[in-house]
Amino acid sequence: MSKSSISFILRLKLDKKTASFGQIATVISSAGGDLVAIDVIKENRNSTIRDLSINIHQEEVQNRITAELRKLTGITIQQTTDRTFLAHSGGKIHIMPKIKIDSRDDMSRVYTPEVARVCEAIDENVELAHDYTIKKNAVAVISDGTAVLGLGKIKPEAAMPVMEGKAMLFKQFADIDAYPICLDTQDPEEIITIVKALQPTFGGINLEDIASPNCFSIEERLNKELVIPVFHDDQHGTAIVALAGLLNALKLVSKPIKDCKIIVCGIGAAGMAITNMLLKAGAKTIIGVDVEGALHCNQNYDRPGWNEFAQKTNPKQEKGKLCEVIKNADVFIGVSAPGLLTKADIKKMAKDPIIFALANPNPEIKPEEAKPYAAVIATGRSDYPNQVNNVLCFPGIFRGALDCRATEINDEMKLAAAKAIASTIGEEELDAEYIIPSVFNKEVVPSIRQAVIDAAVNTGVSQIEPE
Ligand SMILES: NC(=O)C1=CN([C@@H]2O[C@H](COP(=O)(O)OP(=O)(O)OC[C@H]3O[C@@H](n4cnc5c(N)ncnc54)[C@H](O)[C@@H]3O)[C@@H](O)[C@H]2O)C=CC1
Ligand SMILES: CC(=O)C(=O)O
Ligand SMILES: [Mg+2]
Repeated sequence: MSKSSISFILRLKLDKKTASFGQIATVISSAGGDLVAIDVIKENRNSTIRDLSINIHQEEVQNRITAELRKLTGITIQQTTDRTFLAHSGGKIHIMPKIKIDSRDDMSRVYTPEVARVCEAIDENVELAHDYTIKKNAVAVISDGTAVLGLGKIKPEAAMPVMEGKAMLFKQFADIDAYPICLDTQDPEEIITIVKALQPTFGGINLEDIASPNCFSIEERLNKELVIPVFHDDQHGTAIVALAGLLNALKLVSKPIKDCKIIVCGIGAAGMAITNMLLKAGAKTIIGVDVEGALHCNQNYDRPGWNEFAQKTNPKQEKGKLCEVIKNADVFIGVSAPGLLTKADIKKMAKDPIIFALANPNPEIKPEEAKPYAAVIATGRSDYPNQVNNVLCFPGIFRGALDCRATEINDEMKLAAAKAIASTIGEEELDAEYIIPSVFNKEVVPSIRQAVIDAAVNTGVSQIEPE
């Protein structure tokens, strides 16, 4: 199994008489680094300047490499560049005009005075905004910075790299123009007011990394009050991909979903939506576990939605901590916090346990630890097999919703998206390390798009017939 890698560039000045490149390569590899590229930056008779691109698996390795290199003769470290920070330099996206402005004539067409005619036409019939503005292909990726990945609440400015990343993925995978917007407010009413005011510009709203329970009321209100689709990605995107992965994983272990005991750990935004989705897909025995243990009907909860959650789950009213209720479970789905599932817990599960440890960036259990005891393992990360991550869903689901100008993304569309993702892997291809297609599989977005459009048409929420 692969491990995540950090990549950095070392700029070295080498004295040609005394420095040995062989020694440098040995130092790098014995410290645990992979030398992946060498670029000559400058060369003269006495010295050479080279950029060495090095991949490492732990941050300490970088310090070890630089300390060891400093001991060698004839070598000066001129600069160290973290390639991840380099990739973020100046932000990750920008806006490009579609038409070049070369003359005053061009200018008067795209801007004043002629643009006024288009404004007037739209003013007379706002539907024309879909034809003559970016609205038709524009999605706002909106966060208040309260549940950013697994980092929790961070400053809205600090949430921007994630939202820019989502915007990149929208563009690359579904050619959607997505705009990262991080709000300097955590007040639900204020967020609702702001998002409602953004409606004229956008064809859809992707809410991202807004903590529970506020995410539920914000999404519910916006869904009622806006005529464009609103989708909280951490709830529904995650739930759709988790269901897709689970449908395929269950085929491998030959267990029907209705007979499985499923533990969902972390009853927040993702956990709540995953549970609802699994119930819709036919699951009968789901036990939700949060910090205090299993949720059950004999307790009254203050957290919004938890009493209703307890009523529709845990049919045998099991009580206790994760390590107790996990006994005989067929499936563990974690959307909670790092490292809270142990090998001992997995050993108590039923035969062929399925483990989805989806907390980001660090899962509930490391796949290499779970592997000897589990039939199927998935994480939310890009660097292990079986990436159950909402990136597999949001580009395709919005492509479908925008193309048929759906007024909402309803349960039927979500279920159709999950089945479309699952079905991109043929029965003969299914494997414990291949239950979910890669995000680079070019069939995924078109297949979700079509399934979503069909479901939107069938449920009467589409407004146009797409090409
Ligand atoms: N793989 C994927 O596509 C996605 C992964 N996630 C990850 O799932 C996690 C949760 O995300 P959200 O639902 O958005 O956050 P959230 O804050 O709404 O919910 C987290 C829940 O986990 C619970 N929790 C925390 N520590 C726990 C513990 N020790 N035992 C049991 N429950 C515990 C919290 O009380 C809360 O109810 C994060 O790590 C996030 O990165 C979220 C969305 C997508
Ligand atoms: C993947 C994602 O959206 C999250 O971890 O929050
Ligand atoms: Mg998220």
